[in-house]
Amino acid sequence: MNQFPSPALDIVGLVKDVGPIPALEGRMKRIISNISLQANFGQVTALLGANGAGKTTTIECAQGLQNRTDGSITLLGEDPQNASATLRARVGVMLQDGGLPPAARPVALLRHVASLYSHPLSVDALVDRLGIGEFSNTTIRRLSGGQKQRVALAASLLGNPEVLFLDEPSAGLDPQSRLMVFELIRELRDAGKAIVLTTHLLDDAQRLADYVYIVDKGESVTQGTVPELLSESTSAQSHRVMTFEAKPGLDTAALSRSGITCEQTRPGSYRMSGSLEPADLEHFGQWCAAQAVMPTSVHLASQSLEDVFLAIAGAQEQSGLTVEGNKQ
Ligand SMILES: Nc1ncnc2c1ncn2[C@@H]1O[C@H](COP(=O)(O)OP(=O)(O)OP(=O)(O)O)[C@@H](O)[C@H]1O
Repeated sequence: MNQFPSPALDIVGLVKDVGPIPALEGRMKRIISNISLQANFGQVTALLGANGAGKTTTIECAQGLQNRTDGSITLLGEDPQNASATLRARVGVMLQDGGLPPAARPVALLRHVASLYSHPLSVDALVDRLGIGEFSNTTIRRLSGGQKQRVALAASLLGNPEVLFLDEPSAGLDPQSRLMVFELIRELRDAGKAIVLTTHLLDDAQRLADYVYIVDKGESVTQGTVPELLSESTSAQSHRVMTFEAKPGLDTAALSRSGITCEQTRPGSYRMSGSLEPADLEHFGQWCAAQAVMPTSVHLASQSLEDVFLAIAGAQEQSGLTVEGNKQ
């Protein structure tokens, strides 16, 4: 499909200064000090980090939307800072805020975007695939956040890009739309596209990414496949998460012990995490019996990327990250 050898995107030692900043007496501020990343065709590459870690800046530099201060970036064999129209046509971008004209109607907008490409994908097929037909006559400004996300994703795909940048693609999506979008992303990956995903949702990265780069405070911290990152983290190996659904407002204090926390993450959803042992499951059964609680679901998960991230970045960074069941 592509004429260039992998990687589709190669970022080496990215540095980005902004300013001058009045609060720094007119000095420049370094917001990216050393980020390197490679994204290959046929893979989902995730750039994962807390709010303010530098993900959007990195990706905007990669797209040529911001100029870098230092380092090198090669996108489909070109420097994106001097991107040609041909290069831009081969790259799809779905921005966090959608960037869609508020007065337009989704299908008419998509037909217009398709008309800008010489070989666009079928608008009807994308509308059908992303369930856009059900709100095709509503203006963009009246759409929900999740509906806008789906239109923005369709628009980014119309040119049949070889590289696709997705900034927080599941933001605002309901669980059903999220699965639909994830399935489409996997299909695009399997069709050989290079997909670069930025997210602060550890669960999204864990479900979708073939390769993950974790960034923190403008620097690359670690990288690897999800299994590699999990196997490298000793804390992750001993860490387990048990979630259960039951009636809201239960007093779960008795389920906590040293090394185990239990909290209600949203009404009726509970999350126990820590170094869970078989005895904790027995204790959980006894607690249910004593409280006359019959959970509607119980799920025991193995270690997650959350544990890896926390082990790397330190627990104080937790506030900027979001895990399943605790979305911001
Ligand atoms: N033009 C600018 N002037 C000053 N600071 C900036 C500028 N652009 C970005 N920053 C700061 O640089 C840091 C990185 O920003 P960036 O938007 O890249 O983070 P992010 O990882 O994408 O965060 P989020 O997940 O919240 O979108 C933040 O602390 C941000 O406030």
